[in-house]
Amino acid sequence: MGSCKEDDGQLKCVCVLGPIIVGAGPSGLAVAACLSQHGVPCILLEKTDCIASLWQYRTYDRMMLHLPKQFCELPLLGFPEEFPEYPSRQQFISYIQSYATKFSIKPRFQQTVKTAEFDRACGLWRVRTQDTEYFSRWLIVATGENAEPVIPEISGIDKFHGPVMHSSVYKSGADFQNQKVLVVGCGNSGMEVSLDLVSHNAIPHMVVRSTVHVLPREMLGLSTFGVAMGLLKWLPLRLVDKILLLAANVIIGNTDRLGLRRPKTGPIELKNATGKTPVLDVGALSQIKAGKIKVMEGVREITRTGARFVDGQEKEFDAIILATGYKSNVPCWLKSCDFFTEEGMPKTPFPNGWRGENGMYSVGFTRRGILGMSSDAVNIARDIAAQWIHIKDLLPTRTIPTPTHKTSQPHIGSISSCNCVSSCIGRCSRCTAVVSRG
Ligand SMILES: Cc1cc2nc3c(=O)[nH]c(=O)nc-3n(C[C@H](O)[C@H](O)[C@H](O)COP(=O)(O)OP(=O)(O)OC[C@H]3O[C@@H](n4cnc5c(N)ncnc54)[C@H](O)[C@@H]3O)c2cc1C
Ligand SMILES: NC(=O)C1=CN([C@@H]2O[C@H](COP(=O)(O)OP(=O)(O)OC[C@H]3O[C@@H](n4cnc5c(N)ncnc54)[C@H](OP(=O)(O)O)[C@@H]3O)[C@@H](O)[C@H]2O)C=CC1
Ligand SMILES: O=C(O)C(=O)Cc1c[nH]c2ccccc12
Repeated sequence: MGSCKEDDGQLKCVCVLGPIIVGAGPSGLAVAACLSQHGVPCILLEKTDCIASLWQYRTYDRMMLHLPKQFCELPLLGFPEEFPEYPSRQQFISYIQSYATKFSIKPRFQQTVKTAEFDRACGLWRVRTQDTEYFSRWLIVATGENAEPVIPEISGIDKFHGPVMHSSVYKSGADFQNQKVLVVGCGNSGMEVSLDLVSHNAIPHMVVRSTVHVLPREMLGLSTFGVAMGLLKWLPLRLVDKILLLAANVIIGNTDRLGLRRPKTGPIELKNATGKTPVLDVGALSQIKAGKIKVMEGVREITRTGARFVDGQEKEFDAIILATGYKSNVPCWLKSCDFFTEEGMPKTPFPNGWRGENGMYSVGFTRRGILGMSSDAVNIARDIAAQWIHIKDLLPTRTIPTPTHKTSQPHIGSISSCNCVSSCIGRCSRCTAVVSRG
């Protein structure tokens, strides 16, 4: 196997015939499935030890999809018919597992992409993990909008006497029975964690520092999301938002008086423009009305035993849960690439943010949930398949099905001076391997 001399040791070099997908969440799996339909091989690099790690490790026990199942399907495979309208977290995970099995997707686990960079000299993406450098013409970024928790700096928080955790590690209110818990943030996570806490006899105080749109999950028996999608086919966005807010006011009343002031911009317009998801209420609102979830204004500072709020109140707490959202991690590992903003989101707005330059693609950064990622996945696979047709005929046939080196996946070969299975030509600038052009 060819090797690259590295400061910190030897890196294996692997040349990949098809694209490299970074991240084996729903987005990465969706692209891999769509590519397989076109006969394009690929590899998926995943930093954890499982697929859909967000769903397996970073969601709470009782979570359910908050959009109806028809809006949460990946391309080419629907949910089983017996699944309820709003599948549980566990059902979603089992669906994702069947999806990977059906399309024979076998990611390379425990491969954390540390850097990815386009090497102009050989026209390839060089994707480096902790122990291997992969080369490919195509790089598909599928690490998601929710790759890392947002942990805000709140004055005094390091002095707090009890546990402080992000909502992504919260599992169940069973751990907090009869405790006073400060929940910072009032997005879907803050609301649902607070609701879960109430159902386990904890006493949540939820911090609402600015504004929030709360919508009923359903309107007259129809999902609010479905109603919005339906109306958007015929009406302009702002009018749809007005209709949603009118209906929400009738169904759940004026939320201002509960301390939940609405933003000036409508819920769908705000989601599209900033990514801020409206809360789809699954029961928290009635617990707020009943006084079981207490709404607090912004935190001024955390003390050893509790919190001081901007309105002057001071309260004691046993634990703090930061439901403060997530961010992309793309800027940490994708180098010299103009396609993403400093926040790690594509600069090009939806629906055109899936294709970058030099064979780079992004999937799952549309701020439109699973529906948005599915549309990206279909587009990316079609685009790469159109290029693949020209390349595959130029490859020596022996290079496609049989690897020349010991490797777990047949379409991967190693770069070496004698056994090259790449689709480009050049000399690897790190080692001396020759790479042939297709
Ligand atoms: C709590 C929660 C609930 C949601 N519920 C819904 C819903 O009901 N409906 C809906 O449409 N959308 C929902 N979303 C939004 C979104 O659709 C999901 O987050 C979805 O999982 C996104 O899939 P993804 O593959 O883009 O990202 P992720 O699921 O985050 O997957 C990305 C993968 O990349 C891996 N990775 C990250 N960095 C690296 C690296 N450097 N190297 C290698 N691997 C890496 C991660 O380990 C992860 O496995 C929800 C989001 C959250 C946070
Ligand atoms: N059942 C489901 O399907 C669920 C889906 N989700 C999804 O996961 C994604 C992430 O949601 P979520 O985790 O709620 O994150 P969000 O980004 O939606 O919300 C973060 C919240 O934290 C607040 N916040 C951030 N920093 C601070 C701070 N320093 N002090 C006080 N408040 C702060 C924000 O306030 P501000 O607005 O003022 O910045 C906001 O209220 C969303 O797309 C959501 O829909 C989440 C949970 C369940
Ligand atoms: O659940 C999420 O986090 C989503 O991103 C799904 C979603 C996409 N567009 C929306 C508009 C309103 C509420 C949820 C979503």
